This record gives sequence, C-alpha cells and structure tokens, in this order.
Amino acid sequence: MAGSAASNVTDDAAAEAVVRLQAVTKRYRNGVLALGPFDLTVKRGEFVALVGPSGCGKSTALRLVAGLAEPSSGTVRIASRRARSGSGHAIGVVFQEPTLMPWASVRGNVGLPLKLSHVPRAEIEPRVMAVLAQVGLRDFAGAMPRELSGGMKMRAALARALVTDPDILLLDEPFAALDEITRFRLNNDLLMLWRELGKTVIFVTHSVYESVYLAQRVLVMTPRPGKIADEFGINAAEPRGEAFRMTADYAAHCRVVAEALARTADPTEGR
Ligand SMILES: Nc1ncnc2c1ncn2[C@@H]1O[C@H](COP(=O)(O)OP(=O)(O)OP(=O)(O)O)[C@@H](O)[C@H]1O
Repeated sequence: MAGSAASNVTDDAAAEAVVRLQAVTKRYRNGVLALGPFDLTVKRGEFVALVGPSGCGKSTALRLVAGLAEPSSGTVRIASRRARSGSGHAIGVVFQEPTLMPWASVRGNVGLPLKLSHVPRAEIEPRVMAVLAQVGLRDFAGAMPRELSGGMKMRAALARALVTDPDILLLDEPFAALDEITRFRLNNDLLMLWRELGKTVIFVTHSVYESVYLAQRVLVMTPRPGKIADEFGINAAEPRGEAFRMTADYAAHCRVVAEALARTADPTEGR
C-alpha cells in the first residue's frame, strides 16, 4: 500500500540529511526488541539499501521512517521540503505486496492518495496519467488489478507511491516475489526514475546482488535487535545498466557485502 507520513517532519530546511534516526530502539508490545540502538542518516537524493537476515528489523526501520510506527526511544527526524510547503507528501511507501484495491481500476488505485488529500478532481487525471507514463503503464489506466501481471501490479504500486510527488521513497522488498527477468527490468526502471526524479530512496532487500546493483550505499544489519553492522559505498560508473551486472567491479562489491552479511549472521565466522 502506498502511504504517507508527515507527523515526524521537521522544519530543518537546510538539512542535507533528509532522514536521521538517532539511537532508535523499537520494542513491540509482545516484548520483542526488534531494533536498536539504530542510527541512520540518509542525504537528500541518496539511494541507500538496507540488507540483513530475516527478522532483523528492516521493515521495522522503514515503518519508523514512514511514521507508521513510533520508536520506543531515540529520535526519528525527516526533513521534507514538500511537506513543509504543503505542496505534497514527505514520503511514499511501496511494500512487497502491491495491495491494490481489486474493485478499482489502475487509474482509481493510483489516484487514491490524491483523492484522500482532497486534490481537485480536474488535477487528478493528468497527474495520474503522468505518473503512469513514468512507470510504463500509460496504456493500462483502465485495467483492473486482476488483469495485470505481477510486475505490472508492482508498477502500479510504485505509481501510487509517486503520484503525490514525495521527497522520499521507501521500498520494502518490492520485487522479491517477481521472476528474475521482471525484477531486473524493474531494477533498471527504478534506477531511471531515481535519476530523473531525484528522490531520496531507502530500499530494503534480502538480496545482496540487488542491493549492490541499485544502491550508492549498502547498509548491512545485524540479526535482531537490528543495528547497522557495516556500510559500503558502491562507487560504480553511472548510469548503471545491465552491463554493470557482468563487471568484475560488481562481483567484487557483492562478495564484500555478502561476507559482511555472513559475519553478522555468525560473528565467529572469519575469525
Ligand atoms: N507488530 C509486531 N508485533 C510484534 N513483533 C513484531 C511486529 N512486527 C515485527 N515484529 C518482530 O520484530 C522482528 C523484526 O521484524 P521485521 O519485520 O522488522 O524484520 P525484517 O528484517 O523486515 O524481516 P524479513 O526480512 O523477514 O521481512 C521480528 O522478530 C518480528 O517477528
């Protein structure tokens, strides 16, 4: 589901850091300490990937950034120009499940956040069509979700997250359920959108390969309670494309990140 959050938005116009989590912990009501202490700073326009073992708190971290959950301690700060000016939302979110309303067309699904924000009806159609063109779904505005492939559903979910023109895009394993060819294609389209739109992106994935392909910075988390164990800058030639997957540079980055992930899962490894 696409979401938006402005409750934790600060007024810090000049801040280069758009997302800043400091000493954040999250304990759920059942007593599970999911996260922390967790520190994360993401700069404007950065593409950051979070990788970590299953259950380490990646989704929890994203939900805290989105304002969909409150930290138990620590601070979550979001600096958003859009939310401050009232011209849009701070954050768009895409989850692994596209969660489209089955009874509404692609147009209806993508336009929903605008409708909920009381955007005038005359403005909604052109904005929906513009964002559908960006994600390659212009010809499917009238289609129902059941008529779409998995990749197309995800494109619609992406369009719904982008339609409010958020500063920050949060993606929680959005392509995990897709076949490899579709995933690779969506990876490339996401990179193109990121370059064109200049969004700040935080991308959660299980896949070391996907994280290295997409991100400028890969953060490796420890098992629960999740903390940042390691951080790697992926200094590849831009713009990245399929050829990058075949380079020795890509393989070397993947190896380093995979080793870090193995170390956090089993700290005795490599000793
Ligand atoms: N609403 C909740 N109530 C109680 N415990 C929760 C809740 N949500 C998550 N947890 C627990 O918190 C821990 C972290 O969960 P989270 O979903 O953030 O991890 P994750 O790294 O995203 O996992 P995965 O990679 O498997 O999706 C897990 O042990 C999970 O069972």
